Amino acid sequence: MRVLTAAEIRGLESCAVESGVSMETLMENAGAEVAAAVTEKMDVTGKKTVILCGKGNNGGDGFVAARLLAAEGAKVTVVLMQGAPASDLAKQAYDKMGRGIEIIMYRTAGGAVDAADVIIDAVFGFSFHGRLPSVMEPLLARAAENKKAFHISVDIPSGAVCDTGAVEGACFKADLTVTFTAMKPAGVVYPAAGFGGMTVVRQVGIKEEHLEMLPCDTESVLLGNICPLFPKRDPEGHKGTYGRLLMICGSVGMAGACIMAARAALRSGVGLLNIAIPHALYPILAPAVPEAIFTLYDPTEAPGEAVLDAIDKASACLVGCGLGTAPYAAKLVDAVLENAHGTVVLDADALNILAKTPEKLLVPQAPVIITPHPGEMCRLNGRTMAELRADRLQTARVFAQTYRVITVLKGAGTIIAAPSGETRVNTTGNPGMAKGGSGDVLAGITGALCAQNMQPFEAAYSAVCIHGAAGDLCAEALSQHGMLPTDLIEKLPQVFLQIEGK
Ligand SMILES: NC(=O)C1=CN([C@@H]2O[C@H](COP(=O)(O)OP(=O)(O)OC[C@H]3O[C@@H](n4cnc5c(N)ncnc54)[C@H](O)[C@@H]3O)[C@@H](O)[C@H]2O)[C@H](O)CC1
Ligand SMILES: [K+]
Repeated sequence: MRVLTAAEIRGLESCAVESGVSMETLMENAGAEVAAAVTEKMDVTGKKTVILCGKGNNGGDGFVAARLLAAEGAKVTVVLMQGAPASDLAKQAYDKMGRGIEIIMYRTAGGAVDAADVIIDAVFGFSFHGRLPSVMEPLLARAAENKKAFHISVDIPSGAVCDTGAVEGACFKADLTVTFTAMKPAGVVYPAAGFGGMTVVRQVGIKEEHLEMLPCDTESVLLGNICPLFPKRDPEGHKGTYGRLLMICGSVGMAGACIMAARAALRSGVGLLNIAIPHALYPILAPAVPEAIFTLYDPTEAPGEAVLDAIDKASACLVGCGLGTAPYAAKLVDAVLENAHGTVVLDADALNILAKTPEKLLVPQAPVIITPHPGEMCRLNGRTMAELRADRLQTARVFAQTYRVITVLKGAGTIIAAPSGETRVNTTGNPGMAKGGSGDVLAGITGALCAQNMQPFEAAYSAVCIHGAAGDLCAEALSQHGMLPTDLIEKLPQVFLQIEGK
């Protein structure tokens, strides 16, 4: 699904106005969609409906919803969170509310919020920036404490910033967000996405052709979106048809990371898997991954002929899972950056090794995908965690463009940014996946898709989506608490069954 910024939505609004659709109509339709979302959920007759309204047009949408819900028989209380409406449009909507709707100020609204059956958040929309004014915090906290109420946000949960998905202070916690015209970053990018509940996009009068004509480089990703990227396997195909992945992963003490990445790669369709490991790991790896072949190296020596030959022959290289950061590991990373022909996937310790010299990422002739978690991202770009959380989208984009690498910034709503500016936001997965080893599984899937010659950007976001889909199947079957990263690997066949359309 396409994801548009506030500026893009404003541009579309102007087009709509030029083509004869008035702003009043857009607001009327927006308010009507909010009211419809409530009436679809319940019979509103006599239901205590509290609508928190800001002074801008988001508040205006709230006034329209107030009028329409009152007409349906709801007992509506409008709470003015910033005093009287400020925009002409919101003023008009306010004046049209008429009698029969209680209007109170936020200071006296606690009791109404506690008793509400429905709480509608129309405080701030896409023009919000910074932090929610602290005077509003107590009322939002009371709204959250009223667990029996249906909480619904208009366009964006108030407290979240539209274009970054940042939440610096308090934020309204919604069960449902009705957003207008198109999905916005705050609907899919965390932390904001964690406040909006389910987000539905509703049309309010902007013409489809205007919407379609707008170029858009950001999309959210669901499993259904990636299925067309997986052609049927060739009936005459052989193991060579499906690529040769070289993994340089694992070290004494961290064999498990290598095993998980390897098994995930094998369960993702790769034809041949070659694992380069120190001699000492062979007795552990050989029985754990019987399908693989092995290139053994001596960690006390510089990368030798066998490793260089394996790099040369690989259609993709995955480096870093459990590799450690010893000097020999750094030399292996250099060898891959300097010699790889196929896509290079760098994870975990490969990224820790490169943290002091990220400019080395510019060395390879081949495309590079990096898969940092937020800590690794901060080590690579020298920024703080707070800066990262303030704009995860831009963090990934800037790094991708600066170092010409596909950047997979992991976490809830993983961001996948290409050097071209193309960006994807993943929508599969759940907190049950937040366990050591989950990243190794993702790295293995990514490496396998690259080795099979998928375009690197498509491989990167497909891998993230598949990984999350496997996580969702695990959570359903095993619970978020009980599921393990190794379970993700076992669920991959079920995800590929869906991709293959069975
Ligand atoms: N086509 C559409 O999508 C339509 C959307 N509509 C709704 O309009 C809002 C956007 O309205 P706008 O008046 O531009 O601003 P807001 O209501 O988001 O904000 C109001 C006001 O608050 C100020 N502000 C920003 N940050 C802060 C802060 N931290 N503290 C205090 N005040 C702040 C800001 O400057 C504004 O002046 C959109 O989301 C939709 O809900 C229309 O209905 C038309 C169709
Ligand atoms: K809102």
